[in-house]
Amino acid sequence: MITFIFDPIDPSALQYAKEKLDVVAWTDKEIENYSTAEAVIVRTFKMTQEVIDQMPNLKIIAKHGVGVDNIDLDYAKRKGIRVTNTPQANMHSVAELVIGLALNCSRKINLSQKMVEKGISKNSPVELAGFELQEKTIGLIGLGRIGTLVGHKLKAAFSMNVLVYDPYTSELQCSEEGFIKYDCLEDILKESDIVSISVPLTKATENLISARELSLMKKNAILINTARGKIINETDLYHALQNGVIFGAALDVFAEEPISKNHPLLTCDNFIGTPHNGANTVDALIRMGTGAVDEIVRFLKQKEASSQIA
Ligand SMILES: O=C(O)CC[C@@H](O)C(=O)O
Repeated sequence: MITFIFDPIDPSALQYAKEKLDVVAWTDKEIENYSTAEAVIVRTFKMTQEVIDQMPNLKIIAKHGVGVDNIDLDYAKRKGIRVTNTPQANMHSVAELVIGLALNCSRKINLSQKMVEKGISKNSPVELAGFELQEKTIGLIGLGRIGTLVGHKLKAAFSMNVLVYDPYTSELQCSEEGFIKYDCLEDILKESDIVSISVPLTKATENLISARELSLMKKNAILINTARGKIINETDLYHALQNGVIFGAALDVFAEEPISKNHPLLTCDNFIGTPHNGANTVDALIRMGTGAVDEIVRFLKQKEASSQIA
């Protein structure tokens, strides 16, 4: 199957792809002409209607990772093109980054480093006073695989109370995890010391957190987003951080990526930014890359089996 890989993937996953499929990789000059593609593997490459229309033989779009917001799903469906992703491949990596960001923000580690680099005159400066996570409350916006792992890891490590806002999860599901379901976003925002977002970007989640929601959070709370940038209104977040509406925020994702070095959020001492790095571990990269290839191989086998029956 002629498979175009538009974004760089892990070298061992590329090798694996070449063993199983007929690959045109991002470094090949043939990548410019999509017309022969029967399958594609994408990370951030945008599979718009226009791009799909340039691939008359396309049968499957395999997403390297989880979020499929760079793919026109409705159009792919209309054209009968299968869309797959690798939902388990990066869940631990992203969940671990959430915890890293929570600790970094609550203990002002980045700011500490900056102060040390500038030279400090005394230990334990008052500006670097943070807070403990122990027995605090985490509010999970979204209880998919990543949210669930974040909840379990924080509960196990710091005995945190775990609250969940997720209209698609039942009270029973939450209590089976040892978490508490909240029906109302406002209430979870009011009660959490850390709010972590792990939902896909959809029409319903775009701008989910704007000025009003930020104003409901505790003054000493932290907001973390490792999902998709457009879920948070960045201008409102900037004002909230500048005016001490919340303690701090850590974003791995931005409305426009990569984030510009002139982005106003970067002027806030209580802000931490990472460049869409949640899945960027050796472990997850191999799993996402080989997982995307496996989805195409599985699709091929299904097609072969159904043509034999017919
Ligand atoms: O790095 C990747 O390819 C995955 C990125 C991540 O946002 C995802 O959608 O799973």
